Amino acid sequence: MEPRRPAGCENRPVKTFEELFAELQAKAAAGTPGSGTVAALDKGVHFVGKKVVEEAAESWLAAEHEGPERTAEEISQLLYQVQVLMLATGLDLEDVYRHL
Ligand SMILES: N=c1c2ncn([C@@H]3O[C@H](COP(=O)(O)OP(=O)(O)OP(=O)(O)O)[C@@H](O)[C@H]3O)c2ncn1[C@@H]1O[C@H](COP(=O)(O)O)[C@@H](O)[C@H]1O
Repeated sequence: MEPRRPAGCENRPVKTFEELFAELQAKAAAGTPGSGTVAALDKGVHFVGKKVVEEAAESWLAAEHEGPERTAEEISQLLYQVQVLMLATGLDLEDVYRHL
């Protein structure tokens, strides 16, 4: 099934979880200049872990107070930070999926 495009993103291709992870893996491997992901990975697990907690808290607050669209936006940032944490720890998608 094609992912539904969120309001305001109708003209932009939707990126799936797997596509985002492949993009981040490639940027990490290449050390792509200007990549926020590469910069975050250079700062290490402690820095990335705090970003995960920050985005989790922002997702919770958005869910309670800011409505579904803002919640979706914060959750997208949480999923991104979780993927960066996976890369910082040397995990790939299969390592996580086998626990689901
Ligand atoms: N989905 C995301 C994504 N979500 C959040 N972020 C970054 O995560 C950080 C935290 O977001 P916040 O809104 O909390 O930012 P902030 O608190 O205002 O600013 P900071 O001081 O925390 O940087 C920001 O620097 C965002 O840019 C993301 N950065 C990248 N992506 C995706 O990752 C891909 C690769 O990105 P690069 O590695 O930067 O090329 C991009 O194409 C995007 O699809």
